[in-house]
Amino acid sequence: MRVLVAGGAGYIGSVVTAVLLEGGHEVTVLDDLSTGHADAVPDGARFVQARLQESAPVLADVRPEAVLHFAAKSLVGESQVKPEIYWEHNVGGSLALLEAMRAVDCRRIVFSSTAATYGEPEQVPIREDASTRPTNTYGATKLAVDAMLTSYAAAYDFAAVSLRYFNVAGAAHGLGERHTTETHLIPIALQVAAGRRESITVYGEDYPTPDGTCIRDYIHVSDLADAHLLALTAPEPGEHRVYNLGNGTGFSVQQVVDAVREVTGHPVPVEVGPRRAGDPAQLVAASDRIRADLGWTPRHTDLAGIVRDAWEVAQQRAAAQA
Ligand SMILES: NC(=O)c1ccc[n+]([C@@H]2O[C@H](COP(=O)([O-])OP(=O)(O)OC[C@H]3O[C@@H](n4cnc5c(N)ncnc54)[C@H](O)[C@@H]3O)[C@@H](O)[C@H]2O)c1
Ligand SMILES: O=c1ccn([C@@H]2O[C@H](COP(=O)(O)OP(=O)(O)O[C@H]3O[C@H](CO)[C@H](O)[C@H](O)[C@H]3O)[C@@H](O)[C@H]2O)c(=O)[nH]1
Repeated sequence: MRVLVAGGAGYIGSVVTAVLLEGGHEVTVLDDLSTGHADAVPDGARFVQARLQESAPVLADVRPEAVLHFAAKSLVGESQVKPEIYWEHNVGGSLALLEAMRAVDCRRIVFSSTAATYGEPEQVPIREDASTRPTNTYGATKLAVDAMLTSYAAAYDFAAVSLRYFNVAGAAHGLGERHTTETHLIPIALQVAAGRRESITVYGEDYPTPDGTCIRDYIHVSDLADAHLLALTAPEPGEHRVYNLGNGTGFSVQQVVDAVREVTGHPVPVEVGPRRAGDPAQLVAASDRIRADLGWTPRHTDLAGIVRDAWEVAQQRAAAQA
């Protein structure tokens, strides 16, 4: 299939691009490099540096049969203080992309949605029919794009899938998390283990969880890539499907830090800080719907394995830079 990957120079998009190429697909990556890296675009993919907002000429040239849409701003804290960036890139950019697709009669899309669309959960594990009350602008913009896809499917026969990722982690194809502003737990803990940060601050240990720290559902980026390939061809024209993607098991911040110590063999000094605003105590996915509909099964559910893959790729990159 001829596929356009928007955001393919970022962490998740670059891994999925590598998997698409491996599967024999023809891939063009569109990315403005605002948080991505040109050298993360796998060999074999064509790369066009462009913003979503100016994607029309790129689609007119590429004429893709399907679009995988990862391009977004995704820092929750930033979204609270600079919301205009989130509405412009995530919502304005996505609208421009959908219009560019319509102009070339491309109606198949898989979109990176998020657990943040649900907000504070009423029930854990979280199912797709749970209420969606995002507690931050980032989640609100992603939910707006989900709604956009529902209406494009109804009005214009788009075949769309929103994949609501929980906490994506791990590495594959030599590609791992590489955010200039890193806020995610596992890469920060690995930077401490590597001696690149002195300590990690655990945001709160007074949550109503067994060890007092927050529980999250860490999904390996390779399992996420599998889901994208399945989702690419699943919906019929006129259908917008929404699937949660998590491995269904929660791990606490403390368990993650312990896994990082065990895998790396290095100390990880911890400081306990206050809770981070907007962090729910527990986010765990019920992913039964995608398992039942598409036969998706996560293969990398072991926390130590997820941490090990991320550590190995981070070490390789550090060695290459030295
Ligand atoms: N990492 C996670 O745990 C997680 C969880 C839920 C959802 N998501 C979503 O998955 C997607 C990928 O996340 P990631 O962690 O790989 O982030 P990332 O920042 O590494 O990748 C996003 C890419 O999009 C590009 N981009 C941003 N705005 C753009 C624009 N207007 N036009 C063109 N390119 C643009 C960036 O340069 C970057 O390469 C995002 O949509 C994110 O919201 C991520
Ligand atoms: O230095 C840190 C970083 C994180 N944490 C904790 O570790 C857990 C995981 O935090 P991350 O920042 O790694 O991930 P989030 O759960 O906040 O965010 C993820 O889930 C969100 C939905 O709520 C969005 O989808 C977002 O894109 C995705 O990365 C949280 O309890 C957080 O408080 C720390 O204690 N210290």
